Amino acid sequence: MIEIDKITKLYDERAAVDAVSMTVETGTITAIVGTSGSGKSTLLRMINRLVEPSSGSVRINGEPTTDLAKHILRRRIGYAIQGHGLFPHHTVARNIGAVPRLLGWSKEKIRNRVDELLNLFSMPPEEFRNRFPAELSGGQQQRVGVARALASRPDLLLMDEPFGALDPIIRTRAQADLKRIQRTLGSTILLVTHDMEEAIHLGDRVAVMDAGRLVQYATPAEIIARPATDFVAEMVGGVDRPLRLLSLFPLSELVEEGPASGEALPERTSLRDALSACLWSGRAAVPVSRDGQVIGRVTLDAIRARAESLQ
Ligand SMILES: Nc1ncnc2c1ncn2[C@@H]1O[C@H](COP(=O)(O)OP(=O)(O)OP(=O)(O)O)[C@@H](O)[C@H]1O
Repeated sequence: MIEIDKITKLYDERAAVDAVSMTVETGTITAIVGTSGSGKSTLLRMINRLVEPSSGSVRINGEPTTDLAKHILRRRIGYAIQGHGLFPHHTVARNIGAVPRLLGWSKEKIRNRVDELLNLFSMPPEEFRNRFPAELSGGQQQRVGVARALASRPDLLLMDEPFGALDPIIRTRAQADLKRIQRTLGSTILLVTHDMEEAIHLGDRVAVMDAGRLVQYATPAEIIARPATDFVAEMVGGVDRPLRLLSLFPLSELVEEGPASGEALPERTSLRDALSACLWSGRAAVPVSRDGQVIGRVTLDAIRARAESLQ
């Protein structure tokens, strides 16, 4: 659990972050969202002390972050940034293994960990282990950046606009990967984004920042249904509210018997992603699977009816 208590950062007497308090549960994703200059990155960087707070405190599993030397703290906290920050002259394996090497892990343990992570990110180790960053696509570089941040199984992973540089199609895929991997590893993630869509899609909880203050900290459903301020309402927008709401429900809610062709979607897929899949592939229904077995289908009509009922 991460406990942030009245943390403040002043620059020339102006508060970039103003007395923010929040508690983050272990094994969850928290998305910090806000417009440019609202203090998101500063808040994130005060957690691993890349920025020293002017006042307030952070405790990770009960331990104040000031009890540890900064370099020890940072080895325990993964940090991934936009543009990945890979070492260009090191191979993928060496990049991912950087922190475990610092921690003195054995060669074999590092190699196993690198391969495990590459597999998790759908990058076959034998194909990618020895490549250099320049020999990867933008999306692959980004995945290696995230794999590197996860390599030592940190208590906490901080991500600053990790998908900001990706084009929208790859981005959706990257978000889905991150969510799957986070669930698999049980990691605790705090992620900064300026995109409310991404925050709602990824966050178990969403923290909305405005001018240095935390204006709402709640589940995506609450943020959408009951925005705390006009600013939050504006960020959520009203235009495709049903679509946003669809992203909150899994396919399992609408499964029925009947035929459907094409690739099956796991029952935990959101109705929104299923809607995209139907429209993208021109199907009127998609098969739904649980543990790899098809358990039924969900029709486009059923998803549309649900969207209408949410208006
Ligand atoms: N080192 C610094 N010195 C002075 N002011 C700073 C410094 N770092 C940040 N600020 C100011 O603090 C405020 C918050 O900055 P921060 O980078 O945390 O915002 P952000 O929400 O992450 O914005 P963006 O999405 O544009 O990165 C801004 O007004 C910024 O100009």
